[in-house]
Parts: sequence; C-alpha cells; structure tokens
Amino acid sequence: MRTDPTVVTAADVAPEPWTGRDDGPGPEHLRWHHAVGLDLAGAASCDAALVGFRSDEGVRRNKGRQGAANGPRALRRALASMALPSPVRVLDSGDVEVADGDLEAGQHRLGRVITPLVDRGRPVVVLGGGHEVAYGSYLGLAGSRAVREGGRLGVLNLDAHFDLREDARPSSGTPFLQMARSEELRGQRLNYWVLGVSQPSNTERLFRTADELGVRYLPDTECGLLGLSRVDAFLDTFLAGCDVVHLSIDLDVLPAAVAPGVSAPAAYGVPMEIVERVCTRVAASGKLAVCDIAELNPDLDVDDRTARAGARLIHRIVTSGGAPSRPA
Ligand SMILES: N=CN[C@@H](CCC(=O)O)C(=O)O
Ligand SMILES: [Mn+2]
Ligand SMILES: [Mn+2]
Repeated sequence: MRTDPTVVTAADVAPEPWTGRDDGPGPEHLRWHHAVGLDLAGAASCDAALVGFRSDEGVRRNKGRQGAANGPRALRRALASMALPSPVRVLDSGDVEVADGDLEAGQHRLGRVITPLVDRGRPVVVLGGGHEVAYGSYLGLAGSRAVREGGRLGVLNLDAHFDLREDARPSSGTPFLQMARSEELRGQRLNYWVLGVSQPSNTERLFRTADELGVRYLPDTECGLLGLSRVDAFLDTFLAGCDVVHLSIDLDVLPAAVAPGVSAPAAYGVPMEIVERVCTRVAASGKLAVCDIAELNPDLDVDDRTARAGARLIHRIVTSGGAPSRPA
C-alpha cells in the first residue's frame, strides 16, 4: 500500500509559531525560525520534519530524574535563533503528549505521526522526551514504506547506556530490547549498534544481553579524539550494512560539562567533536530516516547548555543532508 506523501497525521498538540532574533531580510540573515513552517499540507516539500514527544513516564518508571517532558520546548527555543548557512525548509508537526502515564499509547501515537513523515523520504527529527521516545520512533519506522519494502534497518544509539533492560514495563531503559523483540516477531534480528557505552553505567547483565543480541558497541573510552579512526571504521561498517538508519541520540552520551541537563550525566562522555562528526556523517549518507534527541531535562540544565548541544546536533543533521555551503 502506498501512502500519499501529502497526507500526514496531526500530533496531539498543534505547533506554535517560531520566533527569534531577526537581523533583517534575505538569505544572509537566515535563522531557523525563518525556515520553520507549521502547515502540514506543505510536508511534501520540506527538507526535514520535527515532531516532539512530551514524555516523562519512561524516566519515572526507570527511577530517573523527571523533567524530560519539557525537552521539545527547550530544543525548539535553542534552535530558533541559530543561523542557517543556506535556505532549508523544515516542518514542525507539533507534539505527541504522554497523558495519564499511558506511555504505550503515546509511543503508538508517535509512530502513527512518524510513518507518513518518513514516507516523504526526508529525515524526521524527534524531540524527546525520555529515551522511551526511541521505541515510538521505531514503530513509525517499522511502518514506513522503506522498511516494509525490505530496506535493511540499522539502529545507531549514541548513549552511555545500552537501554536493554528486561523490565516488566516499558521505560526509558528498555526501548532497544523492545525493538529487538519486535524485530524477532517479524523474523529479523535487530541490527543495533551503540557508540559511547560507559562500563560503570551498565551492569554485566546488560553487557550479556547485548552480547546475546549480537549488539555492536564502542565504549566511551575508545571514542575520544585519539580514537577517531576507530569511530570512523565503526561508522563505516554500520552504514555499509543498512539502507535505512534510525539514529538515536541520548544526550547523556556527552560529558556532563556539555550536557548537565539529563537524568544521568556522564562522568566521562564522548566529546562533542566526535558526536557531531558521527551525526554529520550519518546525515550525509542519505540513509537517515529518523533521529531522536532524547533525555533533555530543562529543569536540570545549566545556561541551556544541554538544549544548545542538542539543538546544534539537530542543526548539523538538517544542514548535512546535502552539500553544506560552509565548512562543518
Ligand atoms: N535512558 C536511560 N537509561 C539508563 C539510566 C541509568 C540511570 O538512571 O542511572 C539505564 O536505564 O541504564
Ligand atoms: Mn543514557
Ligand atoms: Mn538512553
């Protein structure tokens, strides 16, 4: 069944107009707030789409520090005044909101919003929300034409954690195990790669689960600038083995000084230079279908550092789909 790329599904909460600093007219003054449209009817012609996932429920169930439901608003605010090197058109589709603790229903609604956006053939950026956002994104991707028609799905998680917990209820600690189980149901093995895994932040049980599932990972200690060739080789192999990429960015992959506004800040972390390079290369591959920005908790942020770091990664991803007109 083919979906009409001009027909998209409305989110729970309509998007609000974007505002920000304005230095004058013309492309030389272009900023994000100029480039964002809210009209779903214009979805087909956009270079990228945004959708927010206002959810704290996964972090609450995972015994973390709550506040991620306000992440989408903080990310939009941090993006609004960023300068654009060349014109892009971005659709803001609004937010899916997890209400009354019903995370599972929210993840399915998110999936239904994402599928037609993915079918436009341009990246969808999902603004979390706790990392439970990733399973909703997966549901959207699994329903997309590219995956249903046999495209090989690859999931790359930039994270200090595996998020492969075997808990009774879905949470921010379980999304990739949920994906693995869903893939098993359609006779597939989840092609799951993690960059930035912190040994002290994952029990031996989680490492064992990762090994049993055939997960490929690079520890944070191998993701510094001295490990650049290892990171590049890891990414090359990942990209060569898939056609459709789900990039999931848990901001706690970054050092705590760069990303203090997360439930579990990283004592070590992967440098911003590396994380940004990985994002840029994935976007430039032309295979990126969905990218989550997860775990931003504005209540815990310092000078909007984490929101700005997340926004910068989104900026790089959206402006790296084609040839950038300024050096990255
Ligand atoms: N999404 C976060 N997942 C981590 C949280 C760890 C923590 O709160 O310390 C996990 O479950 O391992
Ligand atoms: Mn994490
Ligand atoms: Mn995570």
